[in-house]
Amino acid sequence: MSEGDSPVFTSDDNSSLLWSACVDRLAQEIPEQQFNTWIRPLAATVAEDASKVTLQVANRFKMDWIRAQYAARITATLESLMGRAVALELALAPREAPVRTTPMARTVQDQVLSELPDVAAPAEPAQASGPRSRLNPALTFATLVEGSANRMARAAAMHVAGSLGQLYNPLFIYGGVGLGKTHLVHAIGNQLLADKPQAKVLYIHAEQFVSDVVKSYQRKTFDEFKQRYHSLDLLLIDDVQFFANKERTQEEFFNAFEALLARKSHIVLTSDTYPKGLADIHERLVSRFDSGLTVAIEPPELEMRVAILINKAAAENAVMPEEVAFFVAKNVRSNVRELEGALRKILAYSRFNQKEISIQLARDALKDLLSIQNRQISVENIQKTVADYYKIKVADMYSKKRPASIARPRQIAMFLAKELTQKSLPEIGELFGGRDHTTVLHAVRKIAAERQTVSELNQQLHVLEQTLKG
Ligand SMILES: Nc1ncnc2c1ncn2[C@@H]1O[C@H](COP(=O)(O)OP(=O)(O)OP(=O)(O)O)[C@@H](O)[C@H]1O
Repeated sequence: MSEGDSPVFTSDDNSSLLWSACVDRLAQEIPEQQFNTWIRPLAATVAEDASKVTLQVANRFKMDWIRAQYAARITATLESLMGRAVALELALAPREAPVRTTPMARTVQDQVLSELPDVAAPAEPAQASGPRSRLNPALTFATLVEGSANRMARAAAMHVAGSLGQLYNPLFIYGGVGLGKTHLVHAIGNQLLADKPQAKVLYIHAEQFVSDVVKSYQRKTFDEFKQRYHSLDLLLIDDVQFFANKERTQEEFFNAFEALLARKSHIVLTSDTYPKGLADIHERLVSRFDSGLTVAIEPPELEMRVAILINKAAAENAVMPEEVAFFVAKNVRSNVRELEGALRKILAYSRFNQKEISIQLARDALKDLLSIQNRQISVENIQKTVADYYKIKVADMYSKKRPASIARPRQIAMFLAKELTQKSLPEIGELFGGRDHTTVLHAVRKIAAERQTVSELNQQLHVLEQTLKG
């Protein structure tokens, strides 16, 4: 436990909250990609007195990796939350049972392809993993709240589900983390299978595709691999930025891509950035990605965040009064996953304390989160973050250099300084190498106007804002 930390939980607290608080804290400390890959999928069982936390891990490879890379940090976080020792145990998760709840789930279960074990997992007979749905039946168009942030992406997705292999092929959906990309691609698959139960659909995360390529390479089973991927009607592939620097994977994906388009199958891809913004991916693949329709999902606007909170609370059989939803939505702005996290905390807090949901209760439940939000953002921090992002020197923020590669990030930093700090235009000008306040005003107006029309800029600003707000 680090010095100065005071325990956040007592053993009387609802022990399941402990893991969710631990995950929230790790999300702030561990780089996003690593967090999403290794920490987010973990399921935890917490002993009643919170003296032990058992994490369920999908396979032995992941278990070894988590033990080596993250176990110490997870333990330290748990102990700092509890203010006393917490034992951490890693256990292999039981294989998931087939989903057999609704007719819809059965259809999906029967149609989608099976998941293969991870590349570094101990060799198991292929059939040992058994058929397993790769589509989550809960992620449908019906449960996806519509707003101006996702209207175009949603309309394109519905079109694809309704007329496969025709327009918008491939459909490339990009946006920041937790904005609903995965939800949307599952919705396409679920809709297609509801309409055409015979369709061959596969949802796969790009990392799993990488594993599949490596495994077929090791086992020399490329024919099976091709058979599996090249015969689909719809391939939904999530987070293709994970293909960066994976030469062999990119080649195999390119082959699959060509084969699928040739047979008029549909491909839907998601990524955290637009195709040309992808790093370390071959140009020929990038140009394929961009050859259909590319649509962005933006961060949800206030009214959409309110609607999401009210809908999700209702799905949990809870009533969230509108004024509370507005309070939460005003304070949790970055993405839907964070909104869900906030809602979970409020619901748990309300159930645990047996109190109705009110603004005061939300304030108490979100104490940690709100204090982080109120953290001061400095102009220096903005300059450093923007310089890192655009790979220029921090010194160029104050320099007189004018090439566009430097002047533009500088203008972006000025815009963010105005947006995220209380500083006046002259004060900002001073902090940018003694520039006149009219220069700052020009930059602020220019970036604000462009943001409305250039979605790539908007996307970059969103990433920067998220990074700065923590
Ligand atoms: N418009 C929406 N309506 C309802 N729920 C939503 C909406 N957008 C996102 N969500 C929910 O928010 C959570 C995060 O969404 P999702 O996993 O699809 O994000 P993502 O963009 O794929 O994120 P990442 O890039 O981190 O994978 C999910 O539980 C999803 O169901």
